Amino acid sequence: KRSSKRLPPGSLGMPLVGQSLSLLWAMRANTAEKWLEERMKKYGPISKLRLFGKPTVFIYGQAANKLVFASDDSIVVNQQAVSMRMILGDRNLLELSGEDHKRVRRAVLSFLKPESLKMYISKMEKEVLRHLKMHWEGKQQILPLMKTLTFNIICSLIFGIEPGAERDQYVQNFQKMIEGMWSVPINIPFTRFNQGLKGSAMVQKLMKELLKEKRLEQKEGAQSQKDLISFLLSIRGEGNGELKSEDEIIHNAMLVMVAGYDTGSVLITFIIRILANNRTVYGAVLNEQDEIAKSKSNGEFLTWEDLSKMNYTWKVALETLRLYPPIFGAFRKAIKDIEYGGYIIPKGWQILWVTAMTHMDNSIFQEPANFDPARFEKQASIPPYCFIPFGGGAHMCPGYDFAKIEILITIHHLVTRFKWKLCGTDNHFIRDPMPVPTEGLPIQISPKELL
Ligand code: HEM
Repeated sequence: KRSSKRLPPGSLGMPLVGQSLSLLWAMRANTAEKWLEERMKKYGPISKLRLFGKPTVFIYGQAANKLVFASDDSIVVNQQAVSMRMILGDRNLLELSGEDHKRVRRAVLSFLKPESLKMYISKMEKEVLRHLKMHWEGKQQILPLMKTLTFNIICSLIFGIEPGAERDQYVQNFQKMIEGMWSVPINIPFTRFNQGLKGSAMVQKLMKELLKEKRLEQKEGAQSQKDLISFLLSIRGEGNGELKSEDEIIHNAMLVMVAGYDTGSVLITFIIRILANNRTVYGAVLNEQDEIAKSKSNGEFLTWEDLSKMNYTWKVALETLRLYPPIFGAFRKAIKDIEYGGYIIPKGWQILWVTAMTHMDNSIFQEPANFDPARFEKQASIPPYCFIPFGGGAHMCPGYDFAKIEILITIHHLVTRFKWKLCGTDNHFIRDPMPVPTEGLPIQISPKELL
C-alpha cells in the first residue's frame, strides 16, 4: 500500500517561487512546451513542482485531460493560481464549483448563448467596420491593432460602454490585469503582480460607478437589456440565474473581459499571419468569403445564415487554435488524495493542465507541425479530451460562440476589403502569457476595390 502513496517525482524548489520564474522565462522565450518536454523526459508523465506559490502536479495527455475535465467536484475543483484569484476576484466562474458555479454560469450563458448573440451580430459588425475605417483604411503599414478591436467589441457588448474617454480608462488597466494574472504573487511596488492588483482595483472602482448608472437607468425604465451587465442586473433576484452580490457581477464581468479580449485578438492575429504565409489557405478563405459578399447588397449586414456558410474559414480558425492556443493551460485543485499514474496527487495541491500537449501529439494529430484545416472536416474523429483550446467539462469556455461570430465577421471584412503582406524580419512569437508575435506582426496593407 505504501508504494501507492508515493508523491510524483520532481522537486518543489524554493518556497513561494519554486519553478515559476523558470516557466515564465520559458514562456517568454517561446520554449515552454520544450521546458515541459524536458520535465517529461526527466520525470515521466507525472511530476511535481511549485508554481505561483503552490505545490503543483503537472500531468499531460488524453487521460490527464479526462481527469481534469470529467472529474466531479468531489475529486477536482477549479481554482486558479493565487495571482489570478486576487486580480480577478474570488467570485468569478473560474473559482466557483458545484451549485454556485452552475448558478452563475447559467446567468452568464443566458447572454452568451447563440440564441441571444444572434441579436448582436450587426452591433458587432458595426464595431468591426468602425475599427477598419479608423485603423486600417488609408494606412500603408500598421500593427494589426486587433487588441483594440476585440477590446472595443467587448466594451460595447459586455459593458455597454460606447466609444470615447470612458472606454479608454479601462484598456490600460485591463492590460495590467492580464499581465499580472500569471505572475509570482509578490506584492511589492512595480512587480507585475502589484501592477495587476492596481489595475484590478481601478477597474472595480469604475465598474461600481457603471453599475450605479445602469441600476438608475433601469429604475427609470430607460434601458432595455442591451449588454451583459444590464442583463445580469436585471435577472438578479429572479431565482434561477440569480447573482447574489454586486461582487459576483463585477468579478464575472472582469473575467469575461479578460477571457474574451486577449484570446480573440491573438486568434485573429495568428489567422492573419497564416493567411499571409499560406497562399492555398488564403485562396480558399477568399473564395468562400467572396461568394458571401457577392450575395449581399451594398451596406447589407451579415446574418446568422451567412456566418453558418463560413465553414472553411472556421476550420482555418480551429487549426490555428490547435497550433497556437491562446490559453497555455490552467489549474485545478485536488479535493482529496487522487491516485493517478501510480502516484498520489495530494489533497489541496494544484494540478496543471497544458493545452498544447495533446495538440502536438503525433499519435493524435498526424504530422502535427503541418497546418491542415482538413483535420476538422470530421471533428467527431478527433478523440475526446485531445483538442482543448476552449478547455472542457463544466468550465469549458462559454465564449465559444461569441469568439466564433467575432472571428468570422472580422475575417470576412479583412479578406474582402484588404490585401496584406508581412513585412517583419522575425517570424517568431513569445508567450506573455498569450502568444504574441515578437515584432507585433508588422504588415503592409492595401485596400481592395470593393465588389
Ligand atoms: C479564441 C477565443 C477563446 C479561447 C481560446 C478561450 C479559451 C478558454 C479556456 C481554455 C477556458 C477554460 C479555462 C479552465 O478550464 O480553466 C475558458 C473559460 C472561459 N472563457 Fe473563454 N476563450 C475564448 C474566448 C472567450 C470569449 C470571447 C469569452 C466571453 C465573451 C470567454 C469567456 C470565458 C469564461 C467566462 C470562462 C470561464 C468559464 C467557467 O469557468 O465556467 N472566452 N476560455
